[in-house]
Amino acid sequence: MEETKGRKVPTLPWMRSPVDIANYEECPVTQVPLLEPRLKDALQNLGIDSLFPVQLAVWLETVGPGAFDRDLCINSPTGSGKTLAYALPIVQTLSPRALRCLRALVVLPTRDLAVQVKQVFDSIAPSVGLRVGLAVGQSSISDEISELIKRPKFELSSLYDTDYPHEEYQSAVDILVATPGRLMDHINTTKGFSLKNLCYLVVDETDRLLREAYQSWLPTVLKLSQSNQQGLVACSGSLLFSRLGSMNMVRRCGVERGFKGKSYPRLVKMILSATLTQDPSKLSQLDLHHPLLLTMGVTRYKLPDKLESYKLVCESKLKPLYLIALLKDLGAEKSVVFTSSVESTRRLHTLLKYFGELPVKVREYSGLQRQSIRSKTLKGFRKGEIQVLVSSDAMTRGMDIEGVQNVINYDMPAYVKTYIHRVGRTARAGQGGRCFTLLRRHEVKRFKKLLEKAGGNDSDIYPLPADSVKSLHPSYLSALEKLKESVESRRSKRARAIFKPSSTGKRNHNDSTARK
Ligand SMILES: Nc1ncnc2c1ncn2[C@@H]1O[C@H](COP(=O)(O)OP(=O)(O)OP(=O)(O)O)[C@@H](O)[C@H]1O
Repeated sequence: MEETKGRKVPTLPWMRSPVDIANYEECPVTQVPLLEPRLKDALQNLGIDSLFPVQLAVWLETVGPGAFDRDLCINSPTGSGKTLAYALPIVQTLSPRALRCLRALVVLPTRDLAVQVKQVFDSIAPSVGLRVGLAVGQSSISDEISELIKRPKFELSSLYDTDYPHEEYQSAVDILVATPGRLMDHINTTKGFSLKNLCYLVVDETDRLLREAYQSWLPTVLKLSQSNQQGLVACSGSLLFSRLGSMNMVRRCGVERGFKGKSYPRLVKMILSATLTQDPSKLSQLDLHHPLLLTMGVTRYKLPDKLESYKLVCESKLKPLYLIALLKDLGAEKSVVFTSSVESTRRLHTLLKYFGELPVKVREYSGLQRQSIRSKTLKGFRKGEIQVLVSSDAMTRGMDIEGVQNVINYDMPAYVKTYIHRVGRTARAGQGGRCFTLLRRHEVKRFKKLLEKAGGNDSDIYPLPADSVKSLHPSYLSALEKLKESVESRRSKRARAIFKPSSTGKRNHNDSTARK
């Protein structure tokens, strides 16, 4: 990153001349150029009357002549509608299919996010006869396989004959939404699972996915999809071209930039985030083709327009009291409270549980819990049966929960990106929302700088009702006492479990290691 007159300029030249999403306005669905009538109806049935600016900007780069000639890198605020921005053109482009095969892959970092994105595809893809699959490990691998792969007719013989041709297996889906771990499981072990016909790869929450290698999922996907594309070029005019349909035929006649020495058609990539990385070494892993950046405004990051930001400044030991006073003040509004770690999430949740005077249902949501518990909590929160979630950063990325009015940073986030993703759980889709950050005095200056980096203004002090903190003291002390007892009882239970002899009369394994 170079610095000119205080403004940071991206190192990569193509990032310096982006398409500015701020120049686009919402566009009524009825006026979206070249939109398939069946998709128009599907959108209207969902209550979507207009496309958001990012959706229109992406649409115009992905339909018509010259469409999808370049890989797209989309940096647009939280809640601005990025999911539909990629789902809509992919579904439309794949709609004129002759044969079912896996042609689009969407990768997301967590299971809950993948489930959410699958729902968006499911709301439009069936209207044009496309099927969407999910590979996240939500069900057993065999259940997942039966959803993703159509077995050959003579299944019995295929089971015993190791030479049975893989081509006999067919994909049961056109689009797959996956997390990297389960995707690799299918690549490595599922008979008939193939990326050889892949046309579109979406890497959502790109910066998070590129940070973690997950068994080299990205190079593997690129290799498996590209190796075949050489073959497809060799037999051009055949399978793929007929499958892609009229729109891609138009594209073939369009501007075919930079294809010298490269296979064509190629795997088209779309990468997205509200905090898209500008790091050349990270982006180089994606092997982007003539990339085009779409970004909102001139600053690197942008907070949602209708987000109001407040701070509450207090001593460290008074933070729980300030939080409780704030939650009482917010009443039954849906809120997410973020802490700095899974351990403090658990502690804070237990303390709130013992406090007992809150008029709302509070639940923990963190990486320490089993997935089934997390999913149940999320369901309850979506339905409004739970009003407050105490969460670790497992919730920060992408989760779209209707009606979240407040985000509370119980601990100030260490990084600007964390702040952006946390506060982005509210003020989504053009709605309003509030963010509160609890600060210790020495954090005030740092927080101001963090807000500047995030593209926001300094925040006002939130005025809690007079005496609201003081009046909580007695109940707080009793809750603290209960918390202490609960921690001690958990500790002694753990100790008993370690020293308990097993049914064979021997001490258990933990015991022997503990004594070493
Ligand atoms: N055109 C539209 N009209 C009305 N609502 C929409 C439209 N497009 C998307 N939405 C709604 O906006 C919300 C945010 O969309 P989405 O989750 O795609 O945002 P995002 O940009 O991916 O956010 P994040 O960066 O936090 O992942 C969703 O609830 C979605 O249903």
